[in-house]
Amino acid sequence: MSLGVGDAGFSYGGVPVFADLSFTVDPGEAVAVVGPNGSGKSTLLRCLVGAEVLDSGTVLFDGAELDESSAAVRSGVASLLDDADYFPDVSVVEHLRLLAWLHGSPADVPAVLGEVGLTAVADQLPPTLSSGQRHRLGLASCFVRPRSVLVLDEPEQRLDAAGRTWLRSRLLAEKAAGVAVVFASHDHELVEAVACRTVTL
Ligand SMILES: Nc1ncnc2c1ncn2[C@@H]1O[C@H](COP(=O)(O)OP(=O)(O)OP(=O)(O)O)[C@@H](O)[C@H]1O
Repeated sequence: MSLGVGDAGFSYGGVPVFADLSFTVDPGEAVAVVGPNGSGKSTLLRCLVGAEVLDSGTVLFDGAELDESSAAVRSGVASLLDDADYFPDVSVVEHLRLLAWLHGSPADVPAVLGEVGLTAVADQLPPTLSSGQRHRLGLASCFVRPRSVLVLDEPEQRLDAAGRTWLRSRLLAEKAAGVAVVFASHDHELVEAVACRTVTL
């Protein structure tokens, strides 16, 4: 599946954030959204998943206007935006099992826990995690569910050096598996290593 925008414009209270923006990310591609703080990267990603509505233009999912409530979008689009939240009384491993179950995914939850380095805290509750561990839980949440499109807002944030190395290889693997990846980032090395193209705001 592909995801993109055509002639997209968005403003907050009449103040333009972006205008006349068009791009598409196809299966097996990665597009990085880059730009300084406040340039509109998170806003654009929120529009891409239907969490915000464009003022003008269209979000296109597989060539048709995005309907974020459709089964195809709910099962196809995995995202980690800047508003990730977790049930406070559900453990790390239970979160991931729940997500996999909701999506009918055969994901190997212990393997994903190991990959993101959360095995030792699998039975802890989200409020007891460090900020980096909580971010890793958000990333793991994307990887235990089916996806043809992955939308990530600054996936590198709060990751240590080893975590950033892992993230780079994981995003390359997602591309190789045919997933269309859109990510906002301030990490030039990650962008350079993973992105086929950049959209600069
Ligand atoms: N709810 C809101 N109401 C009004 N203005 C907003 C709102 N959310 C964001 N903005 C403004 O929109 C602009 C874009 O914000 P956005 O968070 O998309 O930027 P960003 O590129 O993701 O920034 P950063 O690199 O700091 O994460 C900023 O000027 C911000 O102040």
